[in-house]
Amino acid sequence: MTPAIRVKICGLTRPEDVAAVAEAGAAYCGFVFFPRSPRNLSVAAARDLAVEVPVGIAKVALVVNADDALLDEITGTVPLDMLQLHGAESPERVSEIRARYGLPVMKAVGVADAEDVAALDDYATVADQILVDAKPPKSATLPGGNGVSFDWRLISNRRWPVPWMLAGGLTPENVAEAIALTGAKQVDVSSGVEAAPGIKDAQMIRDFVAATRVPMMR
Ligand SMILES: O=C(O)c1ccccc1NCC(=O)[C@H](O)[C@H](O)COP(=O)(O)O
Repeated sequence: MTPAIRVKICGLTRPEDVAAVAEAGAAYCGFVFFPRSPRNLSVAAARDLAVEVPVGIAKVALVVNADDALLDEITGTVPLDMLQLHGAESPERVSEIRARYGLPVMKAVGVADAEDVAALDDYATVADQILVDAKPPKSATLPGGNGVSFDWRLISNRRWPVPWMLAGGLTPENVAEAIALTGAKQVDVSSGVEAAPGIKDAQMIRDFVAATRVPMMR
């Protein structure tokens, strides 16, 4: 049997979001540490949510160009399974963070054209996973979580030596097509399962995960 697509629901802010993620059968949940974001959590709030996450769902902390002081505080307080680096962290910084914290690191890279796809190679040798996301629009105030997609054909035949996850503008309506076009085995969503910025919708989370389970011809 083909293994189920592994789904990450990012930007949880409330205990009911954790419950919805668990009930829907997602594999990862993400907590955002970025003050400008409507999904931003304090370290204490993230800890309170993280301890509610059932065993078997990986807890991911999303940070943007975080320094060691912030990472020390997050990793020292919140039980975590992975760090997601969503800023302009260099490959050297990715290696440094991996070594310092002993947690798997997923590096997000924004894609808008073929040149961006090539840049992924630099991270696929140093990160444990790569997150292939849409590049934020010029007008965006956030480096991710903008609900915009990129042209999935750019990566339709691409494979990397580490596991990778597709992100950017995925929704319950388009995720099956995105999987069929790219061959992704893992997908990540935030805005596409929200009733309003920072407010997840349990039915949309269920619909999203269910849509990844429907086989589609490539
Ligand atoms: O969600 C945020 O607010 C955020 C802030 C700063 C950096 C990244 C952020 N989000 C990234 C994600 O939630 C996902 O990993 C991914 O980019 C999907 O986002 P979306 O297009 O909203 O589904």
